[in-house]
Amino acid sequence: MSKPLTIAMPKGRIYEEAAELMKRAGYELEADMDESRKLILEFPEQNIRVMMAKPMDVVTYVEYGAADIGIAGKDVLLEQDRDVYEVLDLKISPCYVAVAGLPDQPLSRIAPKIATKYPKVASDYFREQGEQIEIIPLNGSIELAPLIGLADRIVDIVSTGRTLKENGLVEYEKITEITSRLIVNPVSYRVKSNEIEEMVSKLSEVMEGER
Ligand SMILES: Nc1ncnc2c1ncn2[C@@H]1O[C@H](COP(=O)(O)OP(=O)(O)OP(=O)(O)O)[C@@H](O)[C@H]1O
Ligand SMILES: O=P(O)(O)OC[C@H]1O[C@H](OP(=O)(O)OP(=O)(O)O)[C@H](O)[C@@H]1O
Repeated sequence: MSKPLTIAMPKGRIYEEAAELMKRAGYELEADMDESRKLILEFPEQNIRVMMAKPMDVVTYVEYGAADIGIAGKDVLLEQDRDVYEVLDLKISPCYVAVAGLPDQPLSRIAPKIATKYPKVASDYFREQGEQIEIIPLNGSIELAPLIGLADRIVDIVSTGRTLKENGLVEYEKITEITSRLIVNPVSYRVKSNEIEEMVSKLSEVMEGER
């Protein structure tokens, strides 16, 4: 049998939706994430190996060829700009990246401070707007920054809008819509083209059927 197709799956909030979509496409890759701490899962009957990775690291595994394919949020792809092929919009885990802050606070001062987990996305956006800014990099709870005066604005993911609302923040601009994407290592795309094209076409069929 040929070497297994290795998939980097994102742990965390995308996982269940991604595993469910894969299942509908005929790939039973589900792990009991509440129980299991295993990071590599083998599915020999399907000739597939699954690696459980942090969502932000999926692209790294795929770029270096440690995984043939992976599932990553478009936010991660925009931020990291890596050498991987983005072959399919899976349309799962929808959210968007937005600029937010305290209400009624115009961006008046020179080089306002922007707190974010997405320094590149934020810099690219404000450069396009012709605004000079200072990035304050943070890893989470970004909404804290304007509340305690660390930043004038945040650039972060919005999904339901609950986090902004419960912290008295408002959205100023939407930067870009986000969904999860299927990404492929460029060498694997040539070497394992049959398996990968089959997976892409099965996933596309499932998604077509749901429209
Ligand atoms: N409300 C949301 N907040 C953050 N990410 C979301 C949201 N809704 C959908 N997503 C998608 O889920 C991905 C992040 O998933 P998750 O929150 O599990 O990862 P993470 O933030 O990197 O994890 P951690 O919180 O462990 O650092 C994002 O890359 C984005 O594409
Ligand atoms: O619009 P909502 O549905 O409220 O979702 C948006 C929030 O969810 C994410 O945070 P996460 O839960 O990943 O925690 P974190 O702040 O620690 O990254 C994101 O960074 C926002 O804070």
